[in-house]
Amino acid sequence: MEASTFILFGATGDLAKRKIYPALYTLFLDNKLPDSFSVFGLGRREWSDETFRANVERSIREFSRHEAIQDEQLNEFLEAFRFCILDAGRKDDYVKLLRMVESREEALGAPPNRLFYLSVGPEFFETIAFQIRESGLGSANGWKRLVIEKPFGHDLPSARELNRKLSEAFEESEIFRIDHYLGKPIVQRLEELREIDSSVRELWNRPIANVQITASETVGVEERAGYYDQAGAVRDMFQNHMLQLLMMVATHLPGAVGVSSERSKKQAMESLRPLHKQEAGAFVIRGQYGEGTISGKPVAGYTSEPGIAPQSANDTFIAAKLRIEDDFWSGVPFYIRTGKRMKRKSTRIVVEFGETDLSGLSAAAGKAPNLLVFEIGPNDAITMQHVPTGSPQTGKPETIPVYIPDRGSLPEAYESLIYDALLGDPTFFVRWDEVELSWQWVQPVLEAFEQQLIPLRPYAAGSNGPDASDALLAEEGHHWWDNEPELQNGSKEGESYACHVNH
Ligand SMILES: NC(=O)C1=CN([C@@H]2O[C@H](COP(=O)(O)OP(=O)(O)OC[C@H]3O[C@@H](n4cnc5c(N)ncnc54)[C@H](OP(=O)(O)O)[C@@H]3O)[C@@H](O)[C@H]2O)C=CC1
Ligand SMILES: O=C1O[C@H](COP(=O)(O)O)[C@@H](O)[C@H](O)[C@H]1O
Repeated sequence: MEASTFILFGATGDLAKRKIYPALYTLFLDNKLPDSFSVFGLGRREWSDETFRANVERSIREFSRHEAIQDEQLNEFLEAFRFCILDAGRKDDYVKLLRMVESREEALGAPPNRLFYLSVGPEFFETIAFQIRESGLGSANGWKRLVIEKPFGHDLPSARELNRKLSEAFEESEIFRIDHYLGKPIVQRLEELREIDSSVRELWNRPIANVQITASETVGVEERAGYYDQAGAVRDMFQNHMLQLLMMVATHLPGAVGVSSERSKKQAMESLRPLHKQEAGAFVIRGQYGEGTISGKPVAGYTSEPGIAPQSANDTFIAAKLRIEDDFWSGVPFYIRTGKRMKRKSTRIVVEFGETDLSGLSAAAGKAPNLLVFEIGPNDAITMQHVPTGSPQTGKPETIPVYIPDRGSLPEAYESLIYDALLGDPTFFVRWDEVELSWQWVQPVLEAFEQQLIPLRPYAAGSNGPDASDALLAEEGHHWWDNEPELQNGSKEGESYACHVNH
């Protein structure tokens, strides 16, 4: 890997502490950082290099997935870290930073390859990109990359404006938009589905009845009232993570559109049937949690959370029915739902297969349909649920492991994504056209929310969301598949007899 400098805006913040430093540490242990590598942490706090290193060390001891941290290795890792006090709006601070970076590159004899990571609030994105260009930080004779966190805009016009501003300082090929769901191991595995054994493939060689994408969380708004009460579930999860999952499954399920190209997710988005705000109420359910019980403990309703106004009409839950109008997916509803304070933490995609299977039996006649289940978190697995031919019509489905990874060895999303950004591999980052198409689909929904064309439905904390979300599926004779698969056949973690993909 080429020598490079990692320039981290927001180095004193929460994301850096919980995700970025632990990820860098794992990459260091795995020899996945360049031999010549420096990190410049930036923020307004008057930290010295020593204070910065002490904070990075604390973060690794607290958040790293490695249990035994060896002092010697950690100290070697920390040598790469330096701090530069910088206020995003102060031009002089960038000039000072440039001098520090150049002097370090010179000392190491390293080329000026610079990765700028914006782990700061979105209000700083434009200013920082502008100052990187103006100061000369971004015009050295090496590569430059911009890694940018969500949220990318607040709606379609603001996302377009942000993109226009960023593109004054960086080419599209230099911008790496993070969606951490694309770094999750099972999502990355979707790309390799076509290599799965034909014995399993044949179980899904039949009509697809529907696709369900769920990201349910047990946590509430936590300490993020200021951000979340403006964003809601629609901006926080739906516009980005959920639509990215839709694009991934629509693109990578064997037989589906675009399997030949790893960068064709936008085809799926382009083929999404657009919604008009007047009809949005028939396709979108919006909810807000009230008080309830989670894991046996009483929890407050959303409007009683710290920092949330008692009259807030913000959404903490959204469910939607979408259709992709192309040759493969036509007629197959995609159901998406995400919410806070739900019954359990689970991110999963379920592909439900249609009425007639290869044996000619019909799900409608009482036989459980085959399901292809992607457990994206907290447990990672791909399984096929299937009632074997010859079992009684009401027989219990067996669960066939398609891919059951050794969970202890799975990389964290940020490890994979930071590694890819250092390599310059854009595969699992979000392209501008995908962002724009996602906002385009969501924009009428935002307007329908604002104009109260879609009712805000209460749901009890600890439930599966408003009843209307079940009704959305029931209209077409479907229901949410909520249970995790029980593995049979004595299969264990790390085993997958139906998948010949190298781990
Ligand atoms: N935390 C998380 O789990 C996630 C966060 N994100 C995104 O990541 C980004 C960072 O989030 P998070 O770490 O939680 O935020 P924090 O509020 O914890 O940190 C914000 C950082 O920005 C810096 N900062 C604030 N104002 C300025 C300024 N004027 N000039 C320079 N630096 C400034 C702060 O440093 P200082 O105070 O020293 O100036 C601090 O390091 C946001 O865009 C967020 O949406 C995305 C997904 C998850
Ligand atoms: O981006 C976000 O994601 C988290 C959920 O992420 P997960 O990896 O735990 O599934 C969510 O809690 C947060 O509100 C949102 O900003």
